[in-house]
Amino acid sequence: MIVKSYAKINLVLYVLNKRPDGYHDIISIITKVDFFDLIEIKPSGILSVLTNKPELNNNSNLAFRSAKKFFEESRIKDAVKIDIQKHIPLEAGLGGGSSNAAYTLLALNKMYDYVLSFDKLLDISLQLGSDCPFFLYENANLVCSKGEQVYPLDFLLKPQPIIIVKPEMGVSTKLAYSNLILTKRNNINKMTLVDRLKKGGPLAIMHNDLESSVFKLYPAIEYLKRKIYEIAQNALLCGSGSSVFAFAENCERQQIISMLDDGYFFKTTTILNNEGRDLYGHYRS
Ligand SMILES: C[C@](O)(CO)[C@H](O)COP(=O)(O)OP(=O)(O)OC[C@H]1O[C@@H](n2ccc(N)nc2=O)[C@H](O)[C@@H]1O
Ligand SMILES: Nc1ncnc2c1ncn2[C@@H]1O[C@H](COP(=O)(O)OP(=O)(O)OP(=O)(O)O)[C@@H](O)[C@H]1O
Repeated sequence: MIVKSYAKINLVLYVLNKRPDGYHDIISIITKVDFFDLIEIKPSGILSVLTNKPELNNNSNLAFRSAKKFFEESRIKDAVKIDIQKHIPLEAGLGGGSSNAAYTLLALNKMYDYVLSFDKLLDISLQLGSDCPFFLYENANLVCSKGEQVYPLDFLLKPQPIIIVKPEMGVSTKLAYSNLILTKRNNINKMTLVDRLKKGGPLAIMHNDLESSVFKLYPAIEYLKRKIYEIAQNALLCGSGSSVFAFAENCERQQIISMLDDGYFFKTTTILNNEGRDLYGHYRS
């Protein structure tokens, strides 16, 4: 089975408080974008993972760990070989690792006739990463708590054009959260936020509390955001960074690309709103 493992962007990310377990409660609206890794899963005598990035070819790969948990929880005595063509850059805030873990779970559960319930998939996914549960849902969702409460939006976002720019450095999510100085955020009304998005589109809600932390650690990322903003009149850090995205029409995207030198990765894409029910239909019917 071959599946597309999409990247995400956080259109808005509020960090509320630090929890007793060391994580942070967040309120975020996250959408998938039409930019993906390709995962191929084939029957095999032994569980293994192979990617085009040598540093990911080991048992800590999130797709490997996801498959291992799937076979443990389902008690199926079988194994698969997982081939991943990585396109989503690492430590970019695009959720590539969490996405690979979640899509591996969805694909295996389909291959093995839905042996695990959706709630069990959610349980497993949260053990692999806070962004992982989000990827078990289609398109755009409101995400709360540390990432495990996911509420699908009751409308589709327009497939607006986006540019994503990643500087050479990556950002560790742990460092981004630990360097954050929390401001009191007790006035975020989730329904108002969703309503603002519905009425005004993404530009009406774009905000990321992790920017202050990440920009202090890496002033070059703040500089990048400012340069993109000058052209597109909007720009936001993706999750915990290091990439920055902006909604931009073709001529603005061309201007942004010509401004960048060789050290940058860029991807022009769109909001994803037509993922299809292939992997999800079984749970939603
Ligand atoms: C920044 C976001 O991408 C926004 O969607 C997520 O909140 C991060 O999700 P993630 O990369 O899946 O994060 P995890 O792998 O679960 O956690 C990495 C580290 O980030 C910190 N972390 C993560 C999520 C969260 N809600 N609070 C945290 O404080 C913790 O120190 C944790 O050890
Ligand atoms: N299949 C995988 N794909 C990408 N990274 C993986 C994978 N498995 C393990 N990892 C490890 O997880 C780390 C962080 O993952 P990733 O690059 O997806 O972070 P990110 O883009 O900052 O994600 P997030 O937005 O969820 O914080 C990587 O640097 C890598 O060491």
